[in-house]
Amino acid sequence: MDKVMAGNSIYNNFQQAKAAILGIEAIDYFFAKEMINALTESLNSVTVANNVEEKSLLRDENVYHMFLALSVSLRAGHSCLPLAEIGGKHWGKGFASKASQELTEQELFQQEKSDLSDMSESSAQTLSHVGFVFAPLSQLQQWLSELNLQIADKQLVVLDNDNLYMRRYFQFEYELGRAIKSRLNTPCTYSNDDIRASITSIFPEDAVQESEKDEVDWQKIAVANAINKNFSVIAGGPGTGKTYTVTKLLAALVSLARISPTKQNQENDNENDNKALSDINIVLVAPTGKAAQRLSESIVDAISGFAGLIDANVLADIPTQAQTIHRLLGVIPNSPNFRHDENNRLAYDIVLIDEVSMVDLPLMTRVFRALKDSCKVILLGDADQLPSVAAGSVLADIAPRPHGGFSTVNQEYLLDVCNLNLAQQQGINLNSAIKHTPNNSPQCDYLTFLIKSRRFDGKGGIGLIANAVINGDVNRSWQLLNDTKNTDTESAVENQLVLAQDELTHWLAPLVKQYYQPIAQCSNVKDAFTLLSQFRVLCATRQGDYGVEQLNEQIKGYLGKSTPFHLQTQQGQQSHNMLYHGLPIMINQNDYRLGLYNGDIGIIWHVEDKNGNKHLMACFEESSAVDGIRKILPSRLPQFESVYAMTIHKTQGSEFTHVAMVLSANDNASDESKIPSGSKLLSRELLYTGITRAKKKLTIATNKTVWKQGVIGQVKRYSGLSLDCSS
Ligand SMILES: Nc1ncnc2c1ncn2[C@@H]1O[C@H](COP(=O)(O)OP(=O)(O)OP(=O)(O)O)[C@@H](O)[C@H]1O
Repeated sequence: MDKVMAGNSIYNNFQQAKAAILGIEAIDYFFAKEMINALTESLNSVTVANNVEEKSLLRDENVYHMFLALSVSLRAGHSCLPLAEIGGKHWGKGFASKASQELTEQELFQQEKSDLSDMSESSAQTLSHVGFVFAPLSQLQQWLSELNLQIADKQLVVLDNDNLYMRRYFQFEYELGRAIKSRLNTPCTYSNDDIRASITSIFPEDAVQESEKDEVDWQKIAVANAINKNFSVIAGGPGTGKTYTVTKLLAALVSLARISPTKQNQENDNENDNKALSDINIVLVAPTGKAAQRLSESIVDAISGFAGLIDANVLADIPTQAQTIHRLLGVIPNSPNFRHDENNRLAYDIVLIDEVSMVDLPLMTRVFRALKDSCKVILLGDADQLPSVAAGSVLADIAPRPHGGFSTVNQEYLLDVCNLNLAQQQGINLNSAIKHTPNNSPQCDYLTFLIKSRRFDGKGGIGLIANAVINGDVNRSWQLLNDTKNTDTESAVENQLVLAQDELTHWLAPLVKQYYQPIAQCSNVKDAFTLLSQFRVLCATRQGDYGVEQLNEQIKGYLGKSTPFHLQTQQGQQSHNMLYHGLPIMINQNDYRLGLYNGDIGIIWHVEDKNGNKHLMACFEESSAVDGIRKILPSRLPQFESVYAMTIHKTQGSEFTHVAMVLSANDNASDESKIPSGSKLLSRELLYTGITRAKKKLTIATNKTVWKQGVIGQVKRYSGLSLDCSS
């Protein structure tokens, strides 16, 4: 049996394994090897049918490759590996082309599942990865069930519902699911009458526009749906009013918190007034500093818009400053743990988390760990956007599209408190209104989708193309892009959407002149930040002709700031000798000591010292700093780079007045090859995320081949997290 140590007998070393299986990294090889070594005793003790040695070898090879695939899938962002995805399949085969060497883990995992027929089409290329053919699903299930996965009192991997997990990720999912479900089982303390009164006052009938009188007001439903639950999700695309709605929700919760204690306290203390009794503790958070800043601004806007409609004392109790999740939890440098956890819980009564699509599974679990059981959690986000960089797809898992419908009890409650009984008699049924297509999605009482964009009127190009892309409609989206070419010059200026197919210099250089050139001429750095937020070039990749590094250099060339070749550093990393007044930078590495985080944006600016001497400083917007600007010596900065262009991944949580998304240049099929990693990097979620970063204007540089590949591609994350309310 000793010679059937799969890690040793199948591949003698990592290089051998790497040559056989496409896309594995050393970490996968060593994980699988360690697992097999740890399981040796269990493998030896299981008698394979007829005790035939070849069968035992086959089993061990399969078990070994399952661990290899599990590690690869985790790196690709999946929280587990469904056995159905590998059972009977040829995994890890492929070509040793340059492109495949550059693929990300996620693409590799997709590629593993691609059709074998691809091979014959590309027979001209060398097939160097033979891959591994897994035994059928039922055989894999049997082998795993026979193995004792518990080693030295520790369950290293877990098999649950035919999903194979690393123990930690199983625990994250299990713990998060349990924390959410226990909140959903907490009964509501407010009466329907009080809730109805509160909703009626913040959604006055006479404020409804004539054109909207026949529509279901999903914002009102969202508020009602979240008030009576300790966990709720309000999901929707850009500008559908998530922040507007949640501000009304917070106002309703503040006013209800005033009513309830007043009733109790009135018996004991008639002197109490409402104002003194509303000590409800609310906190607003978002995954990044930029997203937190945007949330703060949107809440301030919403609150000022509600003056006159909602009691000023109630509005005054809604916080306006959001912070990052990391700050809320209290970062411990060089540790994945936080100061606030199950042993040191936060005192908040309500936590609002925005941009939840960016929050990964471990972080979301840690947030729930740090909250008291009674804390109400409200999640906001757009489930169609790219999932989090690290493992998990929390928002997409708990906000499946299309909506699976409300339970009868919840529907009755909503119709009651929203005063929709009359509507119901007239045949309005919320479930039929949300279920646009028959589906198998689980029932979701805690979830409300906002569907009507308040930013895009449905006629403008950005909203339309975002919809077409996320629905995978290649023809419609390409048509929308092409229509922009036929508009006359005057309307083209007004047009939200522009297809750029000329050489970059023709259309990008004027945009650089319009938006980036004036930055350095601003009289102060605050104005420079305002200007910088007007425009951004977005790329799908870092490397390649249309990658961030290349475009940043190209834009510097347009600005007359070309980097001398000898100063160019690897991976776009900025050399301090290349800094100049007005250069926008992005931090690439967390520095907890300085309080600077990956993705923070700054501007290099001449700052005058006491003696009137000017020094280049890195300036960052920070509301608590003097004049709202924090200044740091560039030599103290962690890794950073220029940010005229940035990846779509990094723009999540940010918006710009005008976005230029560069996927390829002219309408030339050979251009496709210039996108590093071929088409696999593109997905409809990536395009949708890029498109929806634009508030007013969107320029897309692409050709039909590249565009089609993007719209067809889809990000799929495996996970076992599901909150079916009907079960
Ligand atoms: N019911 C409404 N009536 C009038 N204006 C509204 C309504 N709902 C939202 N708005 C306005 O639409 C704009 C977008 O709303 P909001 O910022 O809340 O959307 P969002 O979904 O949070 O957007 P984002 O994509 O920025 O996350 C805001 O100016 C807001 O005031």
